[in-house]
Amino acid sequence: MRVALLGCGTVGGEVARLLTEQADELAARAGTAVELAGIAVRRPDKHPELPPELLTADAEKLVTSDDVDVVVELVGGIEPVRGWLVAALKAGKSVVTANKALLAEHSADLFEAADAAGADLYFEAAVAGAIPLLRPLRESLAGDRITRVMGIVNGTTNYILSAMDSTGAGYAETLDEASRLGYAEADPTADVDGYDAASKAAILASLAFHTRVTASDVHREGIADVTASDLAAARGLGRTVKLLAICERVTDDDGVESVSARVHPVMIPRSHQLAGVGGAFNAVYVEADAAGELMFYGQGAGGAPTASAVLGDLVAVARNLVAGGRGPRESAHAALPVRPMGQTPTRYHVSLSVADRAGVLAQVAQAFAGHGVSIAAVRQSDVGDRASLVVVTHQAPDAALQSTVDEIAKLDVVHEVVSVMRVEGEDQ
Ligand SMILES: NC(=O)c1ccc[n+]([C@@H]2O[C@H](COP(=O)([O-])OP(=O)(O)OC[C@H]3O[C@@H](n4cnc5c(N)ncnc54)[C@H](O)[C@@H]3O)[C@@H](O)[C@H]2O)c1
Ligand SMILES: N[C@@H](CCO)C(=O)O
Ligand code: NA
Repeated sequence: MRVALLGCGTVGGEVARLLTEQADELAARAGTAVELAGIAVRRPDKHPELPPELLTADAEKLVTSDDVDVVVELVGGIEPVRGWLVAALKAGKSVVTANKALLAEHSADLFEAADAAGADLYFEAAVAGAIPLLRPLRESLAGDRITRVMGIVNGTTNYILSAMDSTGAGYAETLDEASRLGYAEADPTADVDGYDAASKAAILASLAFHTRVTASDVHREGIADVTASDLAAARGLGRTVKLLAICERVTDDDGVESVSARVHPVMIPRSHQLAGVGGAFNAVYVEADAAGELMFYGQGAGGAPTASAVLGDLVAVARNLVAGGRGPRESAHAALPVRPMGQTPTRYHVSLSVADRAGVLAQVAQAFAGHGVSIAAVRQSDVGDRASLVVVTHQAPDAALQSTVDEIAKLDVVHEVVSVMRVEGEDQ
């Protein structure tokens, strides 16, 4: 099987190395030799470590070359990559990619081109790096009914939140430290503003619920507004804060099903499996009707871990080629509607600094009741002439919770809204 490698950076460099170093073993496992036919990079003169006869700056030409069976795309971004991969698939070449941004926007185009030509499309590395997650969703759990996929799918933000939790420091200084140590990229926008996690959520929701979900369907909030006070409030409740991707099957009162996909900071109990996931690790929790609860954990990024997932996909493509078959196609038959965030059931934690006098609690409680939001727990403690009031709600539509908080913030008796955050998991 002849491989065109597009991009030879952090991940592509490791793929090239492993393809060369493990050529014999890969051939034995795949049932055919897996050989590099060419490597497209932006600047061939910058890659003295690679065989010059394989290098080219012309990816567009390489992907449809007669000498190529499969294209491994590790460049990233949407264009020109989308065009190259559609052309490759139309020409019957299978594609292996780690490009979550592209898949979250254009997987329909790619799958349609793959189907038309009978080619394979694999992308295990696009979500949670080395962790086998997409193959379990596409294949192992194909006979089950998945109800929820929830997890930590961005290492950079998990590193920052874990550090804020352990040091008590604020967001800005922790981000600076993460950049200095190389845990955050020079431009951390895609990570800290939740774009990276939202792309991954779109891919996960599409596979889990057999529905086309794109990044624009995913409600997205990053971690830039998470404060030291939020972490302190969480600690006070035996909780911590994580940036979670949450993909759920929601059934409304009429029995109508929809899909909710969202990325935002969440307070979870310290006893929750996801709370113990520290540093740059990823972990994803899957719930299915028959299987029950499953947990996937490991390295979600890095050259070698991500290359492991890419090589696994390459072996799968090679085996399909040898057997004369194909891997799984797109499965979007359910075509469920995507539920807007405002109508998605969530729970809130609200921490307030209020005046300590008669009737204050009643006014706050009235605001919740007025929006149809039921309170699960209230805790009050005195701080000088003020009181700290912590309210945790039952589930309500997110829009109702948001309106409640807006109203409470305007009450004269409320001095400050200290922390507002969605919560998941059972109370202690
Ligand atoms: N780095 C990770 O840990 C990680 C993890 C999971 C997924 N990914 C995904 O893998 C992909 C690659 O990421 P990376 O970290 O290796 O990126 P990188 O920036 O290290 O490498 C990108 C490579 O693409 C090459 N390139 C850019 N434009 C090109 C062009 N026009 N023609 C040919 N080559 C071109 C660059 O020269 C470079 O070699 C991205 O889609 C990324 O989202 C990365
Ligand atoms: N920037 C991503 C890389 C893996 O997709 C992260 O921090 O997890
Ligand atoms: Na993966």
